[in-house]
Amino acid sequence: MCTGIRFTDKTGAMFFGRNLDWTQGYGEKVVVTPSGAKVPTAFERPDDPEQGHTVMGMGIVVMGIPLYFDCGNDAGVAVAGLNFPQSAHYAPGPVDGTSNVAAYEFPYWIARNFASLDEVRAALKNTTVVAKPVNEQLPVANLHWLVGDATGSVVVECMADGLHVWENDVDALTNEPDFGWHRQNLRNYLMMDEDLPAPTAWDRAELKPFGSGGGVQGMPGDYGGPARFVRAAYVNAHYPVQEGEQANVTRLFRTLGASAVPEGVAKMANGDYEKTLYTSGFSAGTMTYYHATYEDPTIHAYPLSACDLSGTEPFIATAA
Ligand SMILES: C[C@H](CCC(=O)NCCS(=O)(=O)O)[C@H]1CC[C@H]2[C@@H]3CC[C@@H]4C[C@H](O)CC[C@]4(C)[C@H]3C[C@H](O)[C@]12C
Repeated sequence: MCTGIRFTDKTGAMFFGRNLDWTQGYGEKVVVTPSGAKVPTAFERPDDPEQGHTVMGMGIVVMGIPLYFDCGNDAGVAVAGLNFPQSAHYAPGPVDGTSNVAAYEFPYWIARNFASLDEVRAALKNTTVVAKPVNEQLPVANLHWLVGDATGSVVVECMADGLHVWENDVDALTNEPDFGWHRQNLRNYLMMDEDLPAPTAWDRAELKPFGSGGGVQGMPGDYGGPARFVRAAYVNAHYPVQEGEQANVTRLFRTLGASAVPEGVAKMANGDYEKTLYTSGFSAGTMTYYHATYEDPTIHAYPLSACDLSGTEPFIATAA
């Protein structure tokens, strides 16, 4: 399982973050890819700009390729890949006359090349996401993506009937099923309310609420994708707008915490438990990546300003 969210602060700057819920990591680190990096691409793409944006996020570097699980760029665009195992359906091969992007390079392709969500929307009109594995050890991962900037977010889903770009007015994403289903499902939860329920009377019995928080009774408490989506969308929409970096980082981690998965409640078919291996986020206003793990909930900050961006290869960032 995974959960992603996006919101803006009082000045309109974007915060974008995710939980990575899985059984074990891949040795992922905070990876920075400078704008001058020469990254091998899966396909020839003459439309890719010569000069890229600087990209920062969580991932691994394989054969000189930054494989980002999630990342943001120096123009304030961010992307996160979340499991979409039953419905993802990529093109079996490249399609002439389109921009062909391997699924594994999709987050980096977005963050390297585009400065706004509008540019992303325009580019996706003529893009083919191709089912190409990285190598024998790293097969194709079936994902969908949350893409955001200061103006909003979209969800990109490649399905049997083609590539969908959903406008995401709740700025949240989890896993199966498709975004359209999750968005409709929110209509099952119109009774949730942040207010204390009003006292009432059943005949001569006077009934008072136990305390605050009871208004959201009916909020689904399980760790499945639909339930985490409802919680993430509700909390994200109701969390008051915050001012200042620290309050917004707190918002990011607390909101994602409402959808985080502890050990022992989410067993996979192979008997292993999924849990929230890490929670992370990108602050577009300060160009800082924040990261905390299951074992160490201390939030570590990785400011892009502390990095030497003169190189031509992706590198691992160190915490401030
Ligand atoms: C496991 C994660 C999703 C967690 C999630 O959503 N869990 C819900 C489970 S459930 O659906 O609710 O049951 C996903 C998210 C991003 C992925 C990497 C993307 C780059 C690269 C692509 C290559 O092709 C394969 C290796 C590769 C490193 C990928 C490994 C793995 O696939 C990652 C970490």
